[in-house]
Amino acid sequence: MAGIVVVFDFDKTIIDCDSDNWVIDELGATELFNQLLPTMPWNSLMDRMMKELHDQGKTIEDITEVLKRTPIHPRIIPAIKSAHDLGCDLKIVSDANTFFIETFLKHHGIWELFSEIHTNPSFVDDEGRLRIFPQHDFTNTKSPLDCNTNLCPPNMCKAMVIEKIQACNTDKKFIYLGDGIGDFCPSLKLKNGDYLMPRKNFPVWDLICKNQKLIKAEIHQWSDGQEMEHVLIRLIKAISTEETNNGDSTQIVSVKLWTIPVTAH
Ligand SMILES: Cc1ncc(C[n+]2csc(CCOP(=O)(O)O)c2C)c(N)n1
Ligand SMILES: [Mg+2]
Repeated sequence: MAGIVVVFDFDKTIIDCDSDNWVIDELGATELFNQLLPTMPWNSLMDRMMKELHDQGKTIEDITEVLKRTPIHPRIIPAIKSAHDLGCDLKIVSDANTFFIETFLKHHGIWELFSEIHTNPSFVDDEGRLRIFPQHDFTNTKSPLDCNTNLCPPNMCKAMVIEKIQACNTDKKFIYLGDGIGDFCPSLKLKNGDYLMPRKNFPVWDLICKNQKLIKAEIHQWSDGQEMEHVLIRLIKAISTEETNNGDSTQIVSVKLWTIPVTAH
């Protein structure tokens, strides 16, 4: 059993879009969303949009159908299944919400492969309306989460989530995959011996390129699902081989993959 925890971001990492925008756009509510965006926090707006859609007669089944056809690269699900088959403990840390993520994962038959999903809570109420809440509610206290970088949204600092996962998995190596600005803060928490897989040319990649000295983990970029699968599986196999060989007291040359260039282009 590999002592590896693989942490996936969801939007633009597992799926190939932002799930909030996908649902809003597909249900024809983009204009109202854009109108309200300057006036309220993101999670409150998503909750409000679910009310508007419910009032318009859009059902939870309509939302489910949209989520089932969320764009995803065809190699992502095989990559997740292989990582699980190789014995990794899979987790998701995302600023989407439980309903969107679970509906998507269950539709693709991969929900049970994840041991934990950390995201904004959501549920379907008695009237069939989807309610969405912030993981950290700052609306009453007016105090967003304390975050070292100030790059995280006020409702979620993924570094805090990663620290909790690390505390429960002290003897494991981590592989973290992400694309967004909110994935930079948790990247700083990864340790020597961990691996960071930023999506090339996405915001977290730019931040990592500019701040490589702050990153202790080994960095391996990826561009699309095919490359993600390739890099992830090679990394898992390399770590597992190293573990096995160390157990036999055999010295092996560590398998190094390509790293990202020092400067972003
Ligand atoms: C101030 C502010 N602006 C925007 C957002 C929303 N937001 C930003 S990135 C993203 C996708 C993250 O999903 P994942 O973590 O799975 O990539 C979402 C939903 C927010 N919460 N606060
Ligand atoms: Mg993302």
